[in-house]
Amino acid sequence: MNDPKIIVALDYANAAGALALAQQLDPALCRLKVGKELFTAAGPQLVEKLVERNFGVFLDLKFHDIPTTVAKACEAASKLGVWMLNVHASGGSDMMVAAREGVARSGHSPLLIAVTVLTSMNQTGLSQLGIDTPVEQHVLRLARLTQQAGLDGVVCSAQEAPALRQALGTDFCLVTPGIRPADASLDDQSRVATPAQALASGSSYLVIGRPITQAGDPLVALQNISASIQEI
Ligand SMILES: O=c1ccn([C@@H]2O[C@H](COP(=O)(O)O)[C@@H](O)[C@H]2O)c(=O)[nH]1
Repeated sequence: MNDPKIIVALDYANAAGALALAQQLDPALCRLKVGKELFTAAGPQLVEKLVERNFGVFLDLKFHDIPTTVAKACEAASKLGVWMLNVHASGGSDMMVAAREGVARSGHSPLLIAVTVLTSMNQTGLSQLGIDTPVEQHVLRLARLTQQAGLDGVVCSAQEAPALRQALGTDFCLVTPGIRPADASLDDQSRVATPAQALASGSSYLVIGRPITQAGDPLVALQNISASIQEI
């Protein structure tokens, strides 16, 4: 089965912008991510439209709340027919187990993953939260907790992917944002890798937003990135 590795982050302010890009893209070549900005502006209807157009949709709402609330949010999100959804691993084991149960109740079977440490954060940002362990160790700790709670994978940076792959096995899904082609601006990302480095490091899926959506020609940017990972 075709399993596109690139997830394009549709970080747009409204449905029109997102649909205009989706119109140019092929569901066989990429999946799409709907995050907090677009979902808040355009709602579940936009997600359903993208699903109807046969795109695999990653609903990136990063739920983080008490277990009952997260379970119900995950149940509702799963009913939209998305391919993947997520919670924050820092919500803890009970919250993640509840999320798993919420997905099961939906009658759908999207991948359920958990965010470890945001790719915008560095060691200083983590220390400001009172976490003085090295970033990679903290990511690994949260990823182990995620696996033990029965989730399918994590969001991490590609820099941690080799350690996670070794510790957690080949079936555990590693979804990596913070992807930047060699000449691209880092924007607010800290823990970054090129598309080729990310795949070679063991990433399952690459989340790519601004290097595509803010390119002069987003389709050409996506095609160039796809070509750069063909041989890996
Ligand atoms: O740790 C995380 C978790 C989620 N994201 C999301 O991925 C995209 C990245 O967009 P770029 O424009 O390629 O930086 C964005 O939607 C984030 O919300 C992340 O970057 N890091």
